Amino acid sequence: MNVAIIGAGAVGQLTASFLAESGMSVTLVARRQGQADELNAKYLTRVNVDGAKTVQKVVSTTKLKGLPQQDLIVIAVKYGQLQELYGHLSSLPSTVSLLFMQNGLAHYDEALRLPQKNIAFSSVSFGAQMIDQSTVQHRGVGVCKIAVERGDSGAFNDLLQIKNSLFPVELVANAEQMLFEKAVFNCLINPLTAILQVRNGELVTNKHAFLLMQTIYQELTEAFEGIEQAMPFLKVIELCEKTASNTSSMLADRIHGRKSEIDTIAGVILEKALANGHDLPTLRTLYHQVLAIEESGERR
Ligand SMILES: NC(=O)C1=CN([C@@H]2O[C@H](COP(=O)(O)OP(=O)(O)OC[C@H]3O[C@@H](n4cnc5c(N)ncnc54)[C@H](OP(=O)(O)O)[C@@H]3O)[C@@H](O)[C@H]2O)C=CC1
Ligand SMILES: CC(C)(CO)C(=O)C(=O)O
Repeated sequence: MNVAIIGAGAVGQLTASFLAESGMSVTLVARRQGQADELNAKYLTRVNVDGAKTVQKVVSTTKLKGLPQQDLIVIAVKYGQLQELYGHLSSLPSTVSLLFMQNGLAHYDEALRLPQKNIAFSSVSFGAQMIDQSTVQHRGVGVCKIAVERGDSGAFNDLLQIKNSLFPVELVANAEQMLFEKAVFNCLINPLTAILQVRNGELVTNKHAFLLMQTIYQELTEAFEGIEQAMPFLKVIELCEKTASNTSSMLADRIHGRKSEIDTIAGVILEKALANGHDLPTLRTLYHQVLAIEESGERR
């Protein structure tokens, strides 16, 4: 299977590495020529959770034009970077299958406006962090859930059949529910880690951070039915512990002075809660704090 992954960041590189390891022919689309050159020269190094290194051969390019020959295109850019890609994706043949790997919910309706026959969404609970332009560190094993929202799930079979305990893949039925549940986890972890500038594990070991996380969880359970059953608080603790050494994607954005995904994660959850008559004051405070940090342009 020929797969192109757009976005040679943390998630794009980690996914590319496991797909290449499973025998797929992987093209990694980077934005910068310097990064593509480095990936072509050195290939892609993955540092596993136990510290072992593996180097996978991938081809890298900055050109989106060659992509029609691909069977599958995985989109692994941040939510805010999707807008400039939609035009290009819509010009690809309708037979190319698309898999979106973003956290949050705002991309769900947007992606389904594309003309492709097979469109799937993924929600991942692994941790991934870039070490340099061609090296990614796996910072916590977690499931890569895939929900095929339109078309034939057979188009994603090669992915679904990957057998690697470091990269478990699972087919789930309802994409919107899957993205909602992941956004709830991200509301509990990402803003706090970004504001406090701590790794995920510290949300459990720091008693004040833990209290804040518990308070947000309480607010969420009051606003949405079924959270305690689908996402017991123990699972939140487990995700923090499994990805303990990870710099959450929102903290990584703060460190690099990039715009965060707060709107597609907390913004959408706050809107949904309000529609149910709940204001979520603690989460709302964190939401505005993340936006205030961004507006201050602390790294500019
Ligand atoms: N990191 C993590 O642990 C996890 C992340 N996620 C989610 O995965 C998604 C991706 O996050 P993550 O990998 O961390 O983000 P990164 O910022 O590490 O990676 C995004 C990459 O996309 C590249 N890019 C942006 N626009 C384009 C374009 N038009 N063409 C080619 N490349 C492009 C960026 O290039 P450049 O650097 O040049 O801007 C960057 O390398 C997010 O939605 C995040 O929330 C989910 C679970 C875990
Ligand atoms: C799984 C987790 C919490 C890993 O850090 C993540 O989704 C993120 O960082 O955005």
